[in-house]
Amino acid sequence: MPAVRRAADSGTATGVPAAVALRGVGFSYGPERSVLRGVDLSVPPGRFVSVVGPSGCGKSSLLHLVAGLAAPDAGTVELLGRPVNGPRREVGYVFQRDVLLPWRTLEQNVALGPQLAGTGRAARLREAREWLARVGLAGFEDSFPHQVSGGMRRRAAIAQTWITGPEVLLMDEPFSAVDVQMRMILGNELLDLWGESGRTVVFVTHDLEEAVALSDEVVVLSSGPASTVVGRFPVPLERPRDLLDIRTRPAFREVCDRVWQSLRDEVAAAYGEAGR
Ligand SMILES: Nc1ncnc2c1ncn2[C@@H]1O[C@H](COP(=O)(O)OP(=O)(O)OP(=O)(O)O)[C@@H](O)[C@H]1O
Repeated sequence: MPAVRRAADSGTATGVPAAVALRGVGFSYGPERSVLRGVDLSVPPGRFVSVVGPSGCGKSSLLHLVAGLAAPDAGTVELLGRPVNGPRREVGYVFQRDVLLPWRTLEQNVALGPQLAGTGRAARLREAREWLARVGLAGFEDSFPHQVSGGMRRRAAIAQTWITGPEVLLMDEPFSAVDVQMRMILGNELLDLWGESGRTVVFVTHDLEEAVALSDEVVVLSSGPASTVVGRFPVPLERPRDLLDIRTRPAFREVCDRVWQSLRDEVAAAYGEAGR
């Protein structure tokens, strides 16, 4: 386990503010559509936390609140000890769908963040090449997004976000569009990046096993409307982890079973709601 991670884990015990803190958060899309209600969630710095819950329960909305892309109707959202009033540069967001610009090469796409931050051309292209190499895309610098596979586009999207050095990474089903083997490979790569970085990750996924395999803690949201946190499950599996092996481990299955006990009721409720 890298030293940086032990330091990060002891963060809250030494009075360092949580990376992400939601207290009594409510959020709705107008008076008819309450999405979240009474959500309390605290993520210590350096943790990898996943959020699962039935489809439409408000997982993306929760990330939007943390990213400052939406404002709560009730309660408070804090990032690194300061209230969120809008988008902040300490936050990186990896979306479910490709947001690579089709007319820019992978190198130019990855260099976009530094370009917007005012980094000179030579420095930002050098940085982008370094990041492409870190995510296994050396040799594809001059390729356009449509010329590479879905898994490679995901890697480029991750490099595009990490290059800006965000303290907190918000990832909204980043691997949902790739096949299950590629998900595990990308997951391993993500864990390597995270393990070196000491950053905080909040990861949304539909896939309970992916959540357990990656995370320090899995948070379960109830079915909507007015979803709230109904379970928090620490994942006591040592790191570093290999996602290709971890699924056969009894301890992994135990945590998955416990999370599923909680999630199953919410999924059933969500289907019941949809069926009425
Ligand atoms: N712009 C919007 N206007 C109105 N309602 C919305 C809007 N965006 C989302 N919703 C609704 O808010 C609720 C929560 O949506 P959200 O995308 O946060 O859920 P989710 O858990 O991420 O969904 P999924 O698992 O399907 O990705 C859903 O009922 C959705 O239909």
